[in-house]
Amino acid sequence: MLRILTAGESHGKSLAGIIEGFPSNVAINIDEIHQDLARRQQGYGRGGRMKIEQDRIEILSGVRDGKTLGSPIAFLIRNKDYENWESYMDPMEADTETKKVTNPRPGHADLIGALKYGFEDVRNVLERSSARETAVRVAAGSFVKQLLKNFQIQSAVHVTAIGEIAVNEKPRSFEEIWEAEDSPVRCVDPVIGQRMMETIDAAKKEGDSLGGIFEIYIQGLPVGLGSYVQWDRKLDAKLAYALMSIQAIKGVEFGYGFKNAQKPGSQVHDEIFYEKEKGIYRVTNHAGGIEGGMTNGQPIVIRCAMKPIPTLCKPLRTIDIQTGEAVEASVERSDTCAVPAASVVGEMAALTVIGEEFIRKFGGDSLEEMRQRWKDCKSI
Ligand SMILES: Cc1cc2nc3c(=O)[nH]c(=O)nc-3n(C[C@H](O)[C@H](O)[C@H](O)COP(=O)(O)O)c2cc1C
Ligand SMILES: C=C(O[C@@H]1CC(C(=O)O)=C[C@@H](OP(=O)(O)O)[C@H]1O)C(=O)O
Repeated sequence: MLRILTAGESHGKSLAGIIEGFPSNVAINIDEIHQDLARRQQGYGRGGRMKIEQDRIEILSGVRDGKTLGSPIAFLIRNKDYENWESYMDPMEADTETKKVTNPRPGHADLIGALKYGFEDVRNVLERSSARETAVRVAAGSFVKQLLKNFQIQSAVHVTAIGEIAVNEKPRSFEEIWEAEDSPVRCVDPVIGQRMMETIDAAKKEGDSLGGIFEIYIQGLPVGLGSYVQWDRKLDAKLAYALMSIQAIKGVEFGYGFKNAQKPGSQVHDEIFYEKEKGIYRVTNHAGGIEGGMTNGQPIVIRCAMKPIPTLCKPLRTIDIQTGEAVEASVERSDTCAVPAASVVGEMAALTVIGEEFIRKFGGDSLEEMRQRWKDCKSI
């Protein structure tokens, strides 16, 4: 079983990750991991922190001469900002008074985290609840992406809405979505993309923040990843879990999920056809590539809704947790909109689940073993 653990505070010394259950003999290109880390850092609407960080991975174990060993892969991503925070974040000797936060931000983990873990200082919560942690998930996902490349699996992601500015929902080709890589908001339509940037600028000027929607495509999948036989083996359920665990993601749908709910079955279900040369095929993909909790061979299409960033420069009303008096929420330096960045996290989180299911189906010891079983499966 593939498992990923993350550790690290946002302004602490370093983030850390462990990938357990990764097969042996997979060639790892560290530049590709750095590219994915950079993709996550980019995106219009990010705040000052991204000018400080330039995420790089330092592999500590589980890889030798560029190939995985099958043993746990451990790695670090250092926080450059630690230099500015060392005196407040040192694990053994930190100034815990000067940067104390007692006015929790509505929508962040601040208030409930402080109540739950018994803190007087919300900083103890925000350091770990911060989406800084997603750098580790992207690095881990990038390892999995490189594993899946051996099986011709490809993924792409694009932003379909920022606030109220949205592109038309329609099936897109991979080539079209890859174009979004060059857009500062990861939007396939340059005109809408421009309007998305303008709405982010306007929100920033107002001291406000924005959310949005992104869409993930994964293609080249074999039939039968996931299973219908037990609730916790359903692939859509597992993907939703991974995606909902990303900070600020509040909705996940497969295919035309919510729109399908408003239509009769005759307009929703993807009819089944067969031709000798083509085999079994469909002409529509309203289901988004998953039926009965299993891949059906069509591309997986998932849309995720991200709520607006909780930190507002024009702060919302809150209370001081020490005195109970009405105050304004704390203003940490913040992103105005992080939907383009979150879309990359979503893509990598989804690939991690696909990798886990791939290993479950085709064996997880070595790449060669997986390849053989994958070929056998394909020839059925
Ligand atoms: C890539 C990314 C960047 C984020 N940047 C910020 C930020 O700068 N400021 C902020 O308040 N929240 C930011 N968030 C959202 C918070 O981390 C998130 O809302 C918070 O942890 C509470 O969790 P929840 O929204 O899942 O309930 C970001 C989320 C993501 C995915
Ligand atoms: C550091 C990252 O995102 C951070 C996520 C985040 C939050 O509250 O989630 C708050 C901000 O942190 P800071 O207070 O240091 O500016 C973001 O920059 C990152 O994505 O690498």
